[in-house]
Amino acid sequence: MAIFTALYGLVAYLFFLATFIYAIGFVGNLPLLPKTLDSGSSAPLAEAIAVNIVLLGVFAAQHSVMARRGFKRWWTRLIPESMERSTYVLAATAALALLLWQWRPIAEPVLWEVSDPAGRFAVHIVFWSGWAILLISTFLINHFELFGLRQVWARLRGKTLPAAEFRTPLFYRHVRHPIYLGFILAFWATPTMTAGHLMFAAATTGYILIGIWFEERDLIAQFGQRYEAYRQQVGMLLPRLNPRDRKGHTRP
Ligand SMILES: C[S@@+](CC[C@H](N)C(=O)[O-])C[C@H]1O[C@@H](n2cnc3c(N)ncnc32)[C@H](O)[C@@H]1O
Repeated sequence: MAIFTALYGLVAYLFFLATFIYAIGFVGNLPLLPKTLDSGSSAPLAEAIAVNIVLLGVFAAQHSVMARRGFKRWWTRLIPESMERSTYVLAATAALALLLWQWRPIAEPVLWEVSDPAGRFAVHIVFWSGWAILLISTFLINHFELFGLRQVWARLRGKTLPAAEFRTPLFYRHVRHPIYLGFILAFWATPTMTAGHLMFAAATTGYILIGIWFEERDLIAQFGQRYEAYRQQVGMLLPRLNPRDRKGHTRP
């Protein structure tokens, strides 16, 4: 059973990795990909809007339900705890893959177009910085635990994992949600903002903001006063210009 669990975790992780790498190219409209956010076969406007709303909704619903502590408590009565995170990763990746596969581009209107080469270069820097911040941040809080590998590896070795730790290294000293900040930078930093790209960026940003509210509720339940104090001192997505002390007073 432990070996099956390990294989399950590995397959879920590899599926995630491949889909995630494709997603970077998809959002960045990289050439050579068969389909991206703004390329591929188009559909009538009403159909494109309806299909895209359903795809974003499926993605949001999967995350909203499966990421919550209450769901995890119920779910781990049905499946072994060591497989819970890998199952989450598998379901989240399936929802993402469906979106990448079925997304309907909406090419017009174009809201902005950066044609100046220096401007395009700057936009690309922001785009790649977003992905870099995101990827580095996963390692800062624990990449392998976030994607379920640590859990199945511990099971294979017959070990019990200690409870998840609260961490605030590097980016986490300046913003509470660098992974989400990375997504937002990557989603908005495009030299050509089509209506379809805007739909994607606005919906995912809105969802991230709602997700943060729920995630922080769980983090407070998990880490209590430590997270409350962290929230007072550190900005959500942007660093605070006037950092506050533990009592919430602005530091001179
Ligand atoms: C997809 S990650 C996003 C983390 C964070 N919101 C961010 O944007 O960098 C979600 C997981 O990270 C965990 N998490 C969030 N902040 C954390 C921190 N400072 N230390 C440890 N785990 C954290 C949450 O409990 C959740 O399981």
